[in-house]
Amino acid sequence: MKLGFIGCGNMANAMINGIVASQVVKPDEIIASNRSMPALEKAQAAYGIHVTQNNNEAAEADIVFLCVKPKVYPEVIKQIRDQMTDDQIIVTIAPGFTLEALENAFGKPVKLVRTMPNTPAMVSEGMTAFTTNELVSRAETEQVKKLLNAFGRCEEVEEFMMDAVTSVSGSSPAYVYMMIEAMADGAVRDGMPRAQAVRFAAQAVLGSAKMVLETGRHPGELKDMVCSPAGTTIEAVAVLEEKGFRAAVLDAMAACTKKAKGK
Ligand SMILES: NC(=O)C1=CN([C@@H]2O[C@H](COP(=O)(O)OP(=O)(O)OC[C@H]3O[C@@H](n4cnc5c(N)ncnc54)[C@H](OP(=O)(O)O)[C@@H]3O)[C@@H](O)[C@H]2O)C=CC1
Ligand SMILES: O=C(O)[C@@H]1CCC=N1
Repeated sequence: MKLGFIGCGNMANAMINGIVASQVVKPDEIIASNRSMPALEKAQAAYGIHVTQNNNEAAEADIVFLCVKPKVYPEVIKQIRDQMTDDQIIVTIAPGFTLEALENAFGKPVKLVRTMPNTPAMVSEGMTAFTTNELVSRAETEQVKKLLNAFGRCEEVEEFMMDAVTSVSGSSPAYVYMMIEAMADGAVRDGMPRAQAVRFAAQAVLGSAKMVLETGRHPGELKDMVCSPAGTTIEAVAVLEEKGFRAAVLDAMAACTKKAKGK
């Protein structure tokens, strides 16, 4: 099985890294194309994959990942659509491009897997949602799932959920990094050296996320476990409530989903 990546930036690197490390596909079977050469030289040195500046070469693969920015999608699709055959699978990772819009852009029946990954894929802790059009068989879906699982977890969702996914896992690493940065600022204010503060904040977030995933307990219940009566935590929780922490997160996510829909 040959894989092609068109656009060799952050997300393509994250995915290639996971796929190569988990040995789902050999580096020799992967080709990446990019507009400029430095990104390709770096990827070739890091993973031992084939590289090219010609997108049409990468588009010859059995499974072709479109890893360019959303505004470049129309140009790249136009460039490769004539050569695409109905036994290849095209995987998209950009927000807002519905299966219907993609089918129209290709102008002929093609197998499509619409996904929304996230950057923690770089450390094999990605969360990817995917949905397919009706031309993709169950066996092919399983094949793609294996690839998506190589850089974290993946789940199939109905297409209407893809904009919510953009907000809850595609973009959310940015909000979490803001939280970590703010927590580190707080510790620095209390006298902790910056690097140590970042380490403590990040490990607390990692551990908390692991608790949610591994215990299966409701986040509210886990929060209650930390709040001792008349203790320190409930003081912090009260301030977060007063400052509208939850409402701010909900509003931020609504803005993100709205933007994803409008792309
Ligand atoms: N970053 C994120 O957190 C997430 C991103 N996404 C989606 O992933 C996609 C890629 O994002 P990301 O990896 O962050 O972006 P990057 O900017 O890191 O990567 C895009 C790459 O595409 C290359 N490129 C630009 N134009 C062309 C072209 N015409 N032909 C071939 N290559 C081209 C760029 O090359 P050059 O350097 O030469 O310009 C660049 O290396 C986007 O659609 C984004 O919405 C999805 C989920 C999460
Ligand atoms: O900000 C963006 O548009 C992309 C999509 C999800 C994460 N980054």
